[in-house]
This record gives sequence, C-alpha cells and structure tokens, in this order.
Amino acid sequence: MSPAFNFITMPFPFQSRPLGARQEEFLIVGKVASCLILALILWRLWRFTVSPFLHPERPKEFPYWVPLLGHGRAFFQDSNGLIAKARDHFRYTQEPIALTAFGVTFYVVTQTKQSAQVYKNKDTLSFENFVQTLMRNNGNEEDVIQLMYSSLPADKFGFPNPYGESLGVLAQKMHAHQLHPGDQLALLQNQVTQRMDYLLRLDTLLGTCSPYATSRSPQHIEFPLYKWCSDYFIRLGQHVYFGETLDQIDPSLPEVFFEFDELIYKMLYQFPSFLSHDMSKPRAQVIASLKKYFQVPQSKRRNNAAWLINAMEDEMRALGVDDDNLAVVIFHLYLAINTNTRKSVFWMLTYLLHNPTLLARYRQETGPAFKDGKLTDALYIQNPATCPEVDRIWHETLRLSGWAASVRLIMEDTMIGKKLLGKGGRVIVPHRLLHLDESIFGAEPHTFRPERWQQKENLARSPSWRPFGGGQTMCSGRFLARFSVTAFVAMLLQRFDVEMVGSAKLPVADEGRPVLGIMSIKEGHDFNVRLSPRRKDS
Ligand code: HEM
Repeated sequence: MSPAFNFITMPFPFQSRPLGARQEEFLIVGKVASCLILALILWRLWRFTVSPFLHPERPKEFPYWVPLLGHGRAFFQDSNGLIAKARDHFRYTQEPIALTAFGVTFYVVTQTKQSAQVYKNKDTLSFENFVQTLMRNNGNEEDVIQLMYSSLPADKFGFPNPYGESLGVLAQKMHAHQLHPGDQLALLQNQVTQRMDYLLRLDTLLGTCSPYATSRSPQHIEFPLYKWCSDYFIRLGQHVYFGETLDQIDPSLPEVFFEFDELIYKMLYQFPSFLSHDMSKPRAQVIASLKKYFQVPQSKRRNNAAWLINAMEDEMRALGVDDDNLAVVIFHLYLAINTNTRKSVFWMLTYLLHNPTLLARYRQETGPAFKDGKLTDALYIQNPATCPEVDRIWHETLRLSGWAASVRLIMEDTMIGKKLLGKGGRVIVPHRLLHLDESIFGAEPHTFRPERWQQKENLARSPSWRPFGGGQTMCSGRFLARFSVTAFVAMLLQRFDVEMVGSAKLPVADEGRPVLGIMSIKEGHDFNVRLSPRRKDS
C-alpha cells in the first residue's frame, strides 16, 4: 500500500471521539473566532471612525483590516498605486492623509502649499535619517556615521565651514560646488562632451557594445536600447568622475552596477539577506572596486578625477575614515551619478523614436550646435530660447518617467496643512502623482505631449513639477543631467540614422518597482535599435 493511500484513508482525529465532545470543541472554536472577529470590528470602528471623530486635528487614515501589517503588502507592491487609491477613497481631499504599512505611519502630502512646508521644515523633519539608514545598510560602521554627522570646527582645514557643520551636511554644499553652474560644472561638462565624442563613434561602439550587440557590420550596429543607454551612461559617468582608473581596476563595473541598480528596490525596502543575494552581490563588487580605487597611490589617479571625489577623500581621511568606509560613502555618490541619467536618456529616445516628426524637429533644432558632426556649442542646446523643442521634450520626459518621492522622518509632532503629523512617522511627497495632476498639466496626463509645456505659461516653475525633489535636498546633479542627456541625443541624431528594429510597442514602465528618480522598464520590454552612419539626405 502506498504511503499516499495510507494518508487519505487515515481517520480524521475527531472521528475517534464521542459526538458530544466534538460538538463542544466546535462550539469553543466558534466562540473564539466570533470573539476575534468582534474584537477586529470594534478595533476598526474605533480606529477609523471614533478616533478620527475625537481627534479631528490628525490626518484621516486609509482603513485596513489587519493590524500592524496595515497596507504593507500593497505598499511594497506598488506604493504609488496605493497612494492613488487612498486619495480616491478620501475623494481627493486637500488635507494630508495617513497610511500604515508594517506598523509605520506614512503621511501623504499632495498639496503644493503643504509640500513647500515639508521642504522648508528642517527643524522637525529629517532627511539625514534616510541617508544614515542607507549608509548603515550599505556597510558603513556606526561610529563612522556618527563621525560624519558630528559638528566640525568652523576653522577646519579643507572645504570652508563657516557654520561649523558636520561633514554629512557639508557634503550637500560640496555637491552644489561641483554641480551648480560655475567653473567646476563647466569643467565636468567639457569632460562629458569629450568622452561622448569618443564613445559615440561607430568604431568605438563596435568595440564597447560587442557583448550585447545583436547584429553588427562595419556599416551598422544593433542592440537593445535600454541596455545600451545604461551601459553607455554608466561608462560616461564613471569616467568623468573617476578617470580611467576605475575602468582599469574593474572593466566589468558598468555591467555589475547595472545588475545592482535594477534590483535597487531590495536595498531601499531593506529585504532580508536571504532574499537579496542577487542585489547585495553586485553591490559588494562595486564597493570593493571603489576600495581598490582609493588604494591606488593618489599621484596615479587624482589628476583625472573630479574635484568632488578628491575633496571628499581629503575630508574623510582628515576624520580618520578608513578605506572600507570611504568606499561605502563614495558608493552612494557613484549611485547618484549613474542611476537616473541612463534611464532618462532611454525614455527620451523611446518617445522620439515613436514620434518621427518630433525626432526630426529635435535633430533640426540642435543642428546649429554642430560643425562636421562635432559638438562646438554645447550650451546652444541648453538654451530654451535657441532650442525650445528640446526644452519641452526634456520636461515631458521627466514628467512621465519620474517616480521619486521625497521622504522625511518626523522628529517631533509637526503641523502641516492644519493637521498634526505624529512623531516617529514619515511624511511623503509623491512626485509621480503630482506629475499626473490634470488640473496642472492639462488633458491626457498619461500621454507624452511636449506641447503642454508651451500651452501653459511657467509650467516648469509650478511647485507640482518635482522630478528632482525639493528644498535643501533637491538634486544638485540636475544641470549636469540635462546637459548630458540632451547633448547626447543631439549628437546621436547628428551622427547616426536611428531606427527601431521591427515594430516595437511603447515599452511599459515598471511603476511598482521603487527607484530613486526615474523608472525602469518592465522585464522583457527592452527593444532593439539599429544605428548606421547618417546618410547625407536623411
Ligand atoms: C535625470 C536625472 C536625475 C534625476 C531625475 C535625479 C533625481 C534626484 C532626486 C529625486 C533626488 C532626491 C531629492 C530629495 O529627496 O529631495 C536626488 C538627489 C541627488 N542627486 Fe539626483 N537626479 C538625477 C541626476 C543626478 C546626477 C547626474 C547627479 C550627479 C552627477 C545627481 C546627484 C544627486 C545628489 C548628490 C543628490 C543628493 C542631494 C544633494 O545632496 O545634493 N543626480 N536626485
């Protein structure tokens, strides 16, 4: 007799007992279940009806049935979708609303006046907590984090520190020094155009893209667009900030970073290690390669590195930070440089390829910035007066592909929009929802229509326009990002005819996967393009 047969014919445990005892057991189970259900109903009534009535000063909370878990599952699967549902539930209220996920309360702010209050408040709303949590999870030791966030003397050596701030706070000012318009940014832009010029030639492409090219000859190359944009921009960012050295230390670094970055949600949501080896392994390799970089004698690498990398190294070494911790801190910078531009260039090209008229206009408008295929006046492309179409396409690309949300930890009970947000919770400004607001951005907010930026005056100054976050922590790389992406697309279109291979459908963005700025595509949605040197008549 097979074991399965034995199992099926086995008597049910209750069958061996007398009928009265069985009935009594059922009765007890029934009573316990009824009590639990009643307790749950009472709890829900209290939490979502009575308590809001007694405390009208607190934001209304999106109801749920499972205490502690709350909306945890939906939050992890698609937090924007959950926030949209909650807004719908409260009939698009203007007030902040509350959501609970795994016992943590998130207050969602969608009104621009209130989001401005969030960005202004540095006293009771903290961004540093988010950065410190990232540092901790990525391997920085606790004493190094404390050191990075302890006040430093106002007269210390190195980057000026008139207010006696910590290195963690000073780092934001150092980013701005490198990346806001000025001499340092001009140097970086110059590096970007020179490197782009080299990387965007057919002979270079035939070499660098060979591992994933799907077809190639001396006259053309074909490859998956998302993969290529990612590889190209990680190479570019890495080179501009670190020179040749990183590439020599680990030629596979762009590929490895891409692998990590596509799984970054596991880092952001702190997946347990047994579920996140696929993310933590490439992350460890990037950090290890950065450590090797800092172990190369300074005389062999510093001349080719950006000011910021050298200055951060000096500041941290002056505090006594070792190579391991230095590598982790700089890993966050490597991430900021490389995670978003690769995706924004992909989305911009995708929208242009699906709209040949727009693509032709982009090519024509940026033409005067080039002489014999060489970019001679890069700033021409950045100027909305000379390139208004480029300006509109850039804004529309970010509006549709941006995902980021600004998050702050609430250090003390804080009033926002006449509602009291409780200490210990998080306040979220969900940029994606702001970008899809029909009352601000006009009809068909889900459709790529660059003309909306022309139809409504000063739309780019709207506080609902937040692809780079806001307040003190607003992305300092936004000028370089725009410069690199728009100049790259212009150079590509001057040098090559670009065609989609086959009839590719518009790829779908992976809205459910959290990122730090621009959305990735859904798996399987990449598509091939073919580049061939531009014919004179095209
Ligand atoms: C299209 C490309 C980009 C997008 C959409 C983007 C978006 C963002 C967002 C949403 C934040 C968080 C702001 C907040 O929470 O308030 C941020 C921060 C930051 N980004 Fe970007 N970013 C881009 C490109 C870049 C580039 C190219 C760099 C560097 C070269 C960079 C460097 C930074 C830095 C350093 C921060 C931290 C804030 C600071 O301390 O300045 N970003 N970015």
